[in-house]
Amino acid sequence: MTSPIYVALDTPDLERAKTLATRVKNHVGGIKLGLEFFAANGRSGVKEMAHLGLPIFLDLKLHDIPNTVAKAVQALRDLEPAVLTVHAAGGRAMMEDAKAAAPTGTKVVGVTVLTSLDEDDLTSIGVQSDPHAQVERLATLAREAGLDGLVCSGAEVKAAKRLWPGGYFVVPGVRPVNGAAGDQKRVVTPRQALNDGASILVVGRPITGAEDPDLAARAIEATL
Ligand SMILES: O=C(O)c1cc(=O)[nH]c(=O)n1[C@@H]1O[C@H](COP(=O)(O)O)[C@@H](O)[C@H]1O
Repeated sequence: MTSPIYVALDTPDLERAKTLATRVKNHVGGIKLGLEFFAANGRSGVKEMAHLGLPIFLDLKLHDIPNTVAKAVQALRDLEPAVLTVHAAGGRAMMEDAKAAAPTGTKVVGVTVLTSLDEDDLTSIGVQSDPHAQVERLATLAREAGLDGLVCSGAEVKAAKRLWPGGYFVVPGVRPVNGAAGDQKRVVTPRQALNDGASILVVGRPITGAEDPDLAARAIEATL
């Protein structure tokens, strides 16, 4: 069975990203390249990583007016990522246009409430819902806009799946028992996230920050 783990290679260093991916590749289902990697290495860096043969999750969390996001997605088309993120808070038209601009094989998923935010953070930006209600609201909007799925914490994935049984659910911010949460606030274990309906798990520092990343990936896989 293919592992549901996408390892987040959050580094600006292309060689380090390649080394990490090569070390863990037998125990992950894909690699996630995000803003840190893309800002440093751009499209050519993504192409180099694609040579390793693992599916690529391009996590750029696009969030702008519909035309700008659609043009950015068009510019990424030839990279053919397996998964691409946009912010669901960008609204229905932005999500519709992003999906229309993406290659057919790419799952376009909407980031709902970042796993680094809690209810107080939402209040401070003027959102009067708690994270759970806000994820449910954005899940419905993303489904109606024709996206393939969404990104949420493991605390909300069960409720999101109830609203959207056919959705593709990406759960980051997972931590093994006793794992350091760091800047993540709505944390669950990988096993719990899968039980509750996650399609894939995004795991960064628990693997990349480990002394032996391969062993860490294997240990997490063994809990699934
Ligand atoms: O879209 C994401 O992948 C994402 C959404 C979210 O709400 N929270 C979140 O942590 N992420 C990403 O998931 C990864 C989590 O990394 P670790 O906290 O190191 O496991 C990072 O690459 C984040 O950019």
